[in-house]
Amino acid sequence: MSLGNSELILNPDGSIYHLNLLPEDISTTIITVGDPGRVSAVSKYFDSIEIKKQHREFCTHTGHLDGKRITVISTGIGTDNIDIVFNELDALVNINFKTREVKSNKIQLSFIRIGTSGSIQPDIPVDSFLMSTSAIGFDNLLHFYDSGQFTNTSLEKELYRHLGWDRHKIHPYAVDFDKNLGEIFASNRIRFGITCTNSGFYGPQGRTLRLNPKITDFNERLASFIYQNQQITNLEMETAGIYGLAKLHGHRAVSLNAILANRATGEFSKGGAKAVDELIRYTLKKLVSSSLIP
Ligand SMILES: O=P(O)(O)O[C@H]1O[C@H](CO)[C@@H](O)[C@H]1O
Ligand SMILES: O=c1cc[nH]c(=O)[nH]1
Repeated sequence: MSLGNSELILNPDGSIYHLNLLPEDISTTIITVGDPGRVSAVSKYFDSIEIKKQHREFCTHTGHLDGKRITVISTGIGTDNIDIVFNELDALVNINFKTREVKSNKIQLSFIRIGTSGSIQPDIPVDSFLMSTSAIGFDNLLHFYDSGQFTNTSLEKELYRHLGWDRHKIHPYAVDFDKNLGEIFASNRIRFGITCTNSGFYGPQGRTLRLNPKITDFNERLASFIYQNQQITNLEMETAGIYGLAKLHGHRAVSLNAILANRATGEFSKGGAKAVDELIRYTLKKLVSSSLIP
C-alpha cells in the first residue's frame, strides 16, 4: 500500500518532513540527546563528520569514529518530539520514499539516549550515571499505539496497585530496555534503575514553584515502589517514549542518564556539563569497543 502525501510527508528535496534528512544521512547506530547543543558535544569526538543538518530542534550529525558510522540527533524535550523523531527515523530506513511503500526487509536501528535526569533516591548522587532497565511512561504516548504486547504488564499491574492513582486518571505504561544493547554500556560506573518519564519538568515531576501539586507525595510514592528488587530511581522526559517506539518498530534502545538533580536531598549538580561530557566519552568508548555494533 502506497502511503498518501498527508501521511508520509516529504520535503521538495526528498527529505523527511521534520528531521530534514535523506535516507543516506543516517547510520543504524543513533545517539539521541535532548539538547541540540549537545549534538556537537558528541560529534566533536568523531574522527570525521560527514553530515550536519538542522531543522527546528532536530539537529543531526553523522560521522565516523574508529571505523564505526554513528549518527547523533537532538530530539528536543519531551515524548511529543520522540513520536516525531522515532517515526521519521524509522521511515528513513524502512519505507521506500520513491514507491512510498513499507519495505519488506526491515532494518533494525540501535538507539542510545545520552540524557540528563533527576534522582528520587537519596543515595543516588548528582553527577552519577544511571541506565534505565525499564521506563514508566506517565505521558500517554504509547496509549495511542497498538502496544499491548510490547509493554511490561506485570510491572504496570504492580505499580497501579502500589500507587492507587486510578482516581487521578493516571494510567502509566511500562517498557523495558533492550538487554543486549544495555550490556554493551554496563560497568561498575553505571547504576541501574526504573526511570519515570513524564510530560513536564515541574508539576509532572513533583516540583512546586507557584502552583500547588494535585498529588502532594508524588516523588515519595514513586520512590517507595519496589519491583523485582528494583527501585524507581529517576525522573526525566523521553525514555519511556523511546523504549516504546523503538520496540514497536522492531528497533533496540537503551537510555543512559547523567543525574543532575537529587530531588530527595534537594541538590543540583554544580558540574553538570562535566558530568554530561564524561557520560558522552564513556558511551563513545563502549560503543567503539563493542563488536556487536557495526
Ligand atoms: O538533557 P535531556 O536529554 O534534554 O533530558 C532531560 O532534560 C530535559 C529537562 O531539563 C528533558 O528533556 C529531560 O528528559
Ligand atoms: O530533575 C530533572 C533533571 C533533568 N531532567 C529532568 O527531566 N529532571
